[in-house]
Amino acid sequence: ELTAAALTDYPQPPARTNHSLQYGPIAGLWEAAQRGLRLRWQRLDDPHTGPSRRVGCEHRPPKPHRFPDSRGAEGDEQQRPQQEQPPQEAGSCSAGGGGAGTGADAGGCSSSAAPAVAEPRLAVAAETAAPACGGRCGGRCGGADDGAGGRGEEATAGGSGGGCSGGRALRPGSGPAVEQPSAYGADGGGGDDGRAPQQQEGQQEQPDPGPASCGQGAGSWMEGGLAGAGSPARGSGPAGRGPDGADDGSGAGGRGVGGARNSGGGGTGGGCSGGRVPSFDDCWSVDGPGPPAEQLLRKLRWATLGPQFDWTQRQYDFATPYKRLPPALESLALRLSAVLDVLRWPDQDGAPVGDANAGTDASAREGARAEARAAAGLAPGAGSGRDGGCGCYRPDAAIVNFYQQGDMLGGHLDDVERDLGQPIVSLSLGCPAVFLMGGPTKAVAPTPLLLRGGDALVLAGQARSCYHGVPRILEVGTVESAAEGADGGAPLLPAPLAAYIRSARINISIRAVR
Ligand SMILES: O=C(O)CCC(=O)C(=O)O
Ligand SMILES: [Fe+2]
Repeated sequence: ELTAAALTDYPQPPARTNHSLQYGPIAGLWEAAQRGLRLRWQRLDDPHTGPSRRVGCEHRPPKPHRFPDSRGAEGDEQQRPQQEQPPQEAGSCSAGGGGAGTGADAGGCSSSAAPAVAEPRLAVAAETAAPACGGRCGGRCGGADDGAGGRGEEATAGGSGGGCSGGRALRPGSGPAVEQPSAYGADGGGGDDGRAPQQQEGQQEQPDPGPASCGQGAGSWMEGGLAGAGSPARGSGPAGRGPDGADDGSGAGGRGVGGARNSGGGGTGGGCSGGRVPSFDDCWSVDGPGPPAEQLLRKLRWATLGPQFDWTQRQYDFATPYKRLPPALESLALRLSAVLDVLRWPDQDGAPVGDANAGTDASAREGARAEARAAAGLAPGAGSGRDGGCGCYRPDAAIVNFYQQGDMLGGHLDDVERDLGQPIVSLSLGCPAVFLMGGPTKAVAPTPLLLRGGDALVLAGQARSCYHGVPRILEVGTVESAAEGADGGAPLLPAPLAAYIRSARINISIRAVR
């Protein structure tokens, strides 16, 4: 539910594999992939040439708005999974294409075909003015992104560092660019900070093709209601990604974080901007003009929950509205960090009361834990909600990484959060993975850990300043609990997602960024 929400409810940073950014909210991606459906819309802008030929509804400056519950934080940062991008089909502006918004008549979309008419109409945001398209866009027009240039999103690219060989890296590089030690990289190549996508050589990320004039801008959906209507359009940010440039971003036309989503969005309002999360049928059809869901699913690398990260400034964007981190994740992070904290809770003299790793005897360790819990005033097995002693831990953002076989996340530091003294609580779902825990520099040889579905890893204390990465996803039959249900019980996941996670891994890292 949470990962699906990341594709529908949250604003996303600009990056290659963030479908919400590229296409707007997408519901039911996994099911659509299984059913062989195609997206009903295409992008409005071209990631490389910029938001040219905006068609459909006229763009209106969005109204500044903040969600009452948002605490604004910054999004994720550098950590986005990077995916390779298969060339997209040459999209023809069929159907909706310009449709979006434009409808055929609305001009713009030369394309043809398209049954723009047949396109589903989305609910319209109430307050906005009537769209220029007269509502014919089916909710898909919306301001295109006007952000400044194209968007770096799919950049993949090779990243700066090149060097990566095989699989695809999950995220764009971000963190401080550092040489990539072979220990983290597949090939030891020189990727930047390890998050450079591992793309096949020569393979360039491909923008979603579709005629720029067709399709709808992500912004249209985003603005409408998802991320906050009318978020301040900042459209422009430069490049899509952070420092390491793995993305492509670079500068040039990329667009800032806010770009795609917001910018575009600007409130075109009316019948164009969504205003609500699209339904499954809004998103998919057997003959949609957009890319096949299966292709999108392959390209999915990351999504974010909570605030967004400005890859250009390399800082969290607190100005742009964003949806609050799901309370369930916030609560879980607090509890897990509390447990960790309890295990090291100091007694009145400041000495650790319990040490989970003390001794080799299981009963001794459990005794230490029990002692620690008692000292912290906790019920057996419970977390305290404490946060390491500072009383300030408040997780407010999360990055969701989607790993498929062959994907990897190079060695990197998560150093953009406001207070590195706050832990990152990382949840692993699906296939097992090799996780490398290194040191403060890449010169320190990392220690491999096996993370299985259901595992929680807390990066706290010194570990917060240590390099880490995921060089390998393992395809092992250890995902029964998710795919088939525990103890032979009913499946915990819908069939399409269960099928996906049999060979994939999802990681949700919860952070305190504000
Ligand atoms: O996938 C993982 O286990 C690690 C993810 C990570 O390091 C990150 O998102 O920063
Ligand atoms: Fe990380």
